Amino acid sequence: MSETSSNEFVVVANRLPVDLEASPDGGPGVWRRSPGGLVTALEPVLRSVAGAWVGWPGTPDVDLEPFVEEGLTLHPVQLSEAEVTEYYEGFSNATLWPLYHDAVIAPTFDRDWWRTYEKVNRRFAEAAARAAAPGATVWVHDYQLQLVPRMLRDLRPDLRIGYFLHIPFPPTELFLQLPWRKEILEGLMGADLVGFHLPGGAENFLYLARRLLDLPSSPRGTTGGGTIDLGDRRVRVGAYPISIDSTQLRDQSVAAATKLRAKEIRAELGDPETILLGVDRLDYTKGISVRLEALRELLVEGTLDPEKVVMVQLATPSRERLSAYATLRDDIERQVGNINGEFGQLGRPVVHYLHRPVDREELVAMYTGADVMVVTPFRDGMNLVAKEYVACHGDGSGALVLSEFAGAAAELRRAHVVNPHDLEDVKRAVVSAVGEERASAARRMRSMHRHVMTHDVDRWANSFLAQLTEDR
Ligand SMILES: Nc1nc2c(ncn2[C@@H]2O[C@H](COP(=O)(O)OP(=O)(O)O)[C@@H](O)[C@H]2O)c(=O)[nH]1
Ligand SMILES: O=P(O)(O)OC[C@H]1O[C@H](O[C@H]2O[C@H](CO)[C@@H](O)[C@H](O)[C@H]2O)[C@H](O)[C@@H](O)[C@@H]1O
Repeated sequence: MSETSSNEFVVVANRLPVDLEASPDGGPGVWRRSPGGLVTALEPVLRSVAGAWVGWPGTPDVDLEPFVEEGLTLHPVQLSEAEVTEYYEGFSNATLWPLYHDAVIAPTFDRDWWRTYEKVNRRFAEAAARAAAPGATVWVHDYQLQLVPRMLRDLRPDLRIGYFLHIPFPPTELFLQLPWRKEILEGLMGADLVGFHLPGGAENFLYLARRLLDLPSSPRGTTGGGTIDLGDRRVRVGAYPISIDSTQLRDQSVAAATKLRAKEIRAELGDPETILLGVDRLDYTKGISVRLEALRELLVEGTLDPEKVVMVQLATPSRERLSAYATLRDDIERQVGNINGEFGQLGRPVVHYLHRPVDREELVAMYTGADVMVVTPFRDGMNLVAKEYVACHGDGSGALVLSEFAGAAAELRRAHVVNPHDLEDVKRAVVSAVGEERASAARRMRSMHRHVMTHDVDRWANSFLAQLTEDR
């Protein structure tokens, strides 16, 4: 064990909470916050226990020693350019990501990518083994690192190992397509506790352990969880829906500066009666095209008036070197252009589209000021954006249109729930969210707000970690 192995609690995730953005002139890069909901959720949890975080700094070929950033010890794992292509863009995001999201686009099965995935998972396991103190708790995250629990247990049987999947665990028929299905299951089986957002994911996993690995499992309670008996030890399986730092967002949403900025944004948009808002990574799972098409048809039919409605769509750049993402960007930008060409006026587009991240204060002002949040993924593990919007509307204002295929729909039942594959249903929900009578809309929003305030990210982490560290 090296001198760095003094951490009682270690998180292992593909990304560190900050990304090193390479400088074009070869100078020292700039650290920026990493994209995505995993970092949003985990960062406050880990900072509160001053743990260590093992992950990739987001740029190929940088070799960095562990360093401390605002009280958190970061352990960078180096990836070469070829490993970024084959492990991150390839196996993680062109095989597992589409397969686990209902195969919305066809997954690619490539043996070289798989070999690189194994090699990189081993490197993460070795880094975690170096970082963890004797008997420490190590929490491994997400689909990029499904082999790490087993590899880490082989290196460090003294550790307590948890694993959480942030994306949906697929229906068993889809998982069975994976040529390396047994290896993945065996990798996950190295954990003491395997967590999913929803009971359905836990049930699918328990079923596959029986069917593919012939392991006896027993279901427990009604939440899809259970245990798998490995002979010398047990693996627990359960559902733990992730959440947000609800209090922080609620407080920020009612701050005078946020309210003022929300008003300014409305004025900058030309004081429309209704602001629709979409906030997503630019990802084909998120259903951005569906909501734009719903808006276009409602404008064509005259159900919505382009003088009274605007839509703001933030689309954070994501995985840009993958062709599916580049094609998606072209398609979305063409749709935005068509709507504005047909219905916008000089200086007054109907759709305001940004393809870059905005800072957190601006995002919260947008949430606070938007009348209708439109969240229409074809499949999404949770979707924190939906919860963030609700946290910002404790006064009962606003409305949420939410896909039934986002994990968040299991909790935010009083949203205007839609099937994103059914365009008429999306249009119906947008119209009813825009036109709903105020008192009824406020009852919906307040009920969802109460839920988000009591089911926050601390509750998620505490319930997972309590189960993980409970005596076996
Ligand atoms: N600061 C900032 N955060 C963003 C922006 N776009 C998305 N996010 C955050 O990224 C996270 C997205 O999480 P989620 O909805 O679960 O989807 P994911 O991207 O698939 O992880 C949320 O916490 C958002 O607030 C942006 O432009 N600026
Ligand atoms: O790291 P990237 O490839 O840039 O992608 C960003 C993150 O996207 C995914 O987020 C998921 O986690 C959220 C929190 O649990 C959840 O709400 C959302 O539904 C998921 O899509 C991915 O799982 C992360 O690993 C990525 O870092």
